[in-house]
Amino acid sequence: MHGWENEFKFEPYKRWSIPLGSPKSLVFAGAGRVEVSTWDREIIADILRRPKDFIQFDIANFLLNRFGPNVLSTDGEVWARHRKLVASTLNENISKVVFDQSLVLAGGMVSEIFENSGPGSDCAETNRIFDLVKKLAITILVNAGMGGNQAWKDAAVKQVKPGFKLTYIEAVKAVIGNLVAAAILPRWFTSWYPPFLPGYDTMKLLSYAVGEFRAHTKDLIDEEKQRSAERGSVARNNILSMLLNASKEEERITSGTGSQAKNSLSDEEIMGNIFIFTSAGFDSTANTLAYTLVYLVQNPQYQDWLFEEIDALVPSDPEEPLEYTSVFPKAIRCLAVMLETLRLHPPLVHLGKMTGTPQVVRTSTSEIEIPTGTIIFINSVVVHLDPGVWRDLNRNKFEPAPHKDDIDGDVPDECRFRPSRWIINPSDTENTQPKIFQPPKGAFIPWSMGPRVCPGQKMAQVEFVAIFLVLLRAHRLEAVKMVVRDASGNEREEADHELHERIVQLIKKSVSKVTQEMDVYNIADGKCSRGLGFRLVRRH
Ligand code: HEM
Repeated sequence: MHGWENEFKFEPYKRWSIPLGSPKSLVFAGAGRVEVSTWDREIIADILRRPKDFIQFDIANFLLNRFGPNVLSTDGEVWARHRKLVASTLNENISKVVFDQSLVLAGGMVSEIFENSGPGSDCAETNRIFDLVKKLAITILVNAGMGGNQAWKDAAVKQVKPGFKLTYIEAVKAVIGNLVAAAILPRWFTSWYPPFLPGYDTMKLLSYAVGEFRAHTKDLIDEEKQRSAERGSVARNNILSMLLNASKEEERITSGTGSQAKNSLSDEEIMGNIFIFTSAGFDSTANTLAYTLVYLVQNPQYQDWLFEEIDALVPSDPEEPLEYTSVFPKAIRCLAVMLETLRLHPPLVHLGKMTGTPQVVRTSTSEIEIPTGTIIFINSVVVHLDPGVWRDLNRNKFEPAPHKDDIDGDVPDECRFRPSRWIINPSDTENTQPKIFQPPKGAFIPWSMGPRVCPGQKMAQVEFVAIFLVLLRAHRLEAVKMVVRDASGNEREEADHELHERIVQLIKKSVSKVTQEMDVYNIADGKCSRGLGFRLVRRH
């Protein structure tokens, strides 16, 4: 069952592997192939530092091959060629662009939320915060990745290029939202799908989206090549431009040496990587933002904790710009909130790897031999809840007291949202800044680790911090209570404990699609019977 890691957590290990003397690894022997699920830190660290011995196995990675070979779906020397070029583009120039774009676009999103609440209003409500955050994440990626210049408002107005049915963003969203169907169904099938069968609208959308994503990306590549020819070899500050430039540079160097080895990327490979940037970066970041919003309304004491940091960091004049280089490195509480969300909700609930030849691996107790063709699922959910690492970590006098209505008294500390566990405060006598806690190897893997660690890690952090700087600089976040019927049929407002329980259930019912997510998107009804209504209250 895909995504069982989130639903059952430690249970399968307790039931099946502990009695056999293997507390952290579970072996499934099925029809001809052996699968292992593990949360042993030693095994995790050993496997992830050896990508040649443990190659990619994740069905999603292969699905992500649809638009061309790319850094996520390849292995060995081909992967090394992709990785060198891809990693070089996700640099500090891009981080600055992402920071600036995130500030501007998040500002646009807040203005839209306030638009319907009347001039000078002190608070505004929306049932669509999670859809708005998805739009925010994809627009930031397209602007920083493809050199687009979509303003928040422009993005709201549909600007379809002549000859197309969908904008680039719509095509990307449709493909990622229906990844399996997009990857395996041929074009003729989606194009000729009969209108009287269920799922017709999705098939129709996909029939346009797959072809148009390819055509849009090809246009973007051609336009960027044209610009580059006009400018000489100076790359613009976006991922596509830097990737094309880096690839061209590799080609030039190789041709000078007379070597036959190919170090550059073909147009198809560039297209494959552009799709990976967009798909790997979009869903994971958008869902991390969504979980954080929910945890912050459930734990308002951590909003106060963030206000202390943000008020000290950002200029009191809202017109004064925020500088990436001076603000981001100091926003460590904001970063701690992101790390805590990713600890509790890693977008990938497992990392799938496979042995191509027999391998010996180190475990926490000994060494074991793993036969060829074994699939190993590294359980990110469970290793992030290891009480030996996380329970009561970095408790100190600077952390906020639990909320006065805390009704989760029996929930163990490692299962709670407590971002302050990530901060090591200097002792009273030391004159140093607080630091982010560095977990032991293999204990915290939302971005994987080792040579194949996510190259977009810093970019996601920068985007996250900038968005929360904008949201919390001037607002407090609250969940909107629903109207419910009591036993005698009278309508009343939800009580605090009912709202709390509703949020607990919303988080608990997360499912693992491309990445882990809550059922909070595409809220159509005005009452918000699904998802969660949000209120932004001005602080000043
Ligand atoms: C919160 C946000 C993110 C999380 C949690 C995340 C997580 C991950 C993980 C776990 C992997 C390894 C997958 C595997 O080995 O199967 C990965 C790989 C990758 N990620 Fe991210 N990612 C995030 C954001 C981004 C962003 C913003 C980008 C780029 C724009 C990006 C680009 C990539 C690429 C290109 C790879 C493949 C690297 C390789 O195989 O060498 N990611 N990511």
